[in-house]
Amino acid sequence: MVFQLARSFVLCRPAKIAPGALSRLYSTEVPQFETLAVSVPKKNVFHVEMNRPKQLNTFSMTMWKELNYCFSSLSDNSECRVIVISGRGKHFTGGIDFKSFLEEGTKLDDIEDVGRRARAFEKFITQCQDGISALENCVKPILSVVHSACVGAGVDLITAADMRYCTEDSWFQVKEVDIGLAADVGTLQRLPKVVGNTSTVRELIYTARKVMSKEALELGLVSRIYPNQEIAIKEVLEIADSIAKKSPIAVQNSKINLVYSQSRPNKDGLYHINLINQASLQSEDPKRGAMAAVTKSVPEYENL
Ligand SMILES: CCC/C=C/C=C/C(=O)SCCNC(=O)CCNC(=O)[C@H](O)C(C)(C)COP(=O)(O)OP(=O)(O)OC[C@H]1O[C@@H](n2cnc3c(N)ncnc32)[C@H](O)[C@@H]1OP(=O)(O)O
Repeated sequence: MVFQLARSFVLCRPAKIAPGALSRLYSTEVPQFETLAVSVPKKNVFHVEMNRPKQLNTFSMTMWKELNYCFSSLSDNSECRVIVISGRGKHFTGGIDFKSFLEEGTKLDDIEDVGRRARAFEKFITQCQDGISALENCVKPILSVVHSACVGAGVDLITAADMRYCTEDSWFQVKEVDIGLAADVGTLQRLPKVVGNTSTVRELIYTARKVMSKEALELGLVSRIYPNQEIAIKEVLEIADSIAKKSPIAVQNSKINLVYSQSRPNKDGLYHINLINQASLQSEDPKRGAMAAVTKSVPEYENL
């Protein structure tokens, strides 16, 4: 059954909101992002599609901002338990939109004073970083499905997601050095943690060479390869559906603690989950889960 997006968005409260976006997000009509298409293909499973197929889903300023609004609002939307992200059209994404990048740079270059110019660049970079970090900060698990090219900002995006899947024709490229940039929206921080082999990661970053799907699987960048996008999305929605049926308390607190623990000593992570579970162990969910295990029944959980 396909749930109308409107239903799910009525209650959503975006953490950060741009002028003009409020009416869209609180509207009872299906909200229209300019660069993203959001649907609800299964109960509690949201599908976010990058929707600039003619521009190869390249990242414009609007797209960076909308990624932030979208994932911040889904994080707060109790109907949403799991999110799948993919791209419409020929490629997953061609990375940053050169046109928008050059326009933004030219605008900022016009600021005369170096201190004020630097501050304006800081704001620009932060907006881009926030669009990617919104996936990591979203408390709902995010499953990314890559097809064909996943270039530059695309790698930043998928490494901020919880899981990565791809099609046979997929390829990945940390392309930033080729355009004279040190990657600054997450790849340098997240890719080494995802892949583990820092020698290979540094090779990919310094050479900008392409990684084909088979190598991506061997490196652990993706969990599984599917024959094509249709099958990939169908299968990944099934994985998402199985997560959506679990306790939202358990799943979301797991993500919160995994993210918290990824760059901290084990003792800090253990203390953090101890604090979380001091409250969560008293919730309904562990009781329902344990009771279902004893009675060999399937538990159902309230939204969170
Ligand atoms: C503070 C900033 C933080 C963010 C940093 C992010 C950095 C990055 O993302 S670095 C990576 C930037 N992207 C690239 O370098 C990709 C370059 N493009 C390609 O490699 C190929 O075009 C691609 C594999 C994406 C697609 O190949 P395909 O053969 O399918 O198509 P093409 O004929 O090459 O391209 C079709 C038209 O699209 C235009 N185009 C391609 N990429 C971009 C882009 N990133 N931005 C704007 N436009 C792009 C390309 O020029 C073609 O246009 P036209 O000739 O007018 O048809």
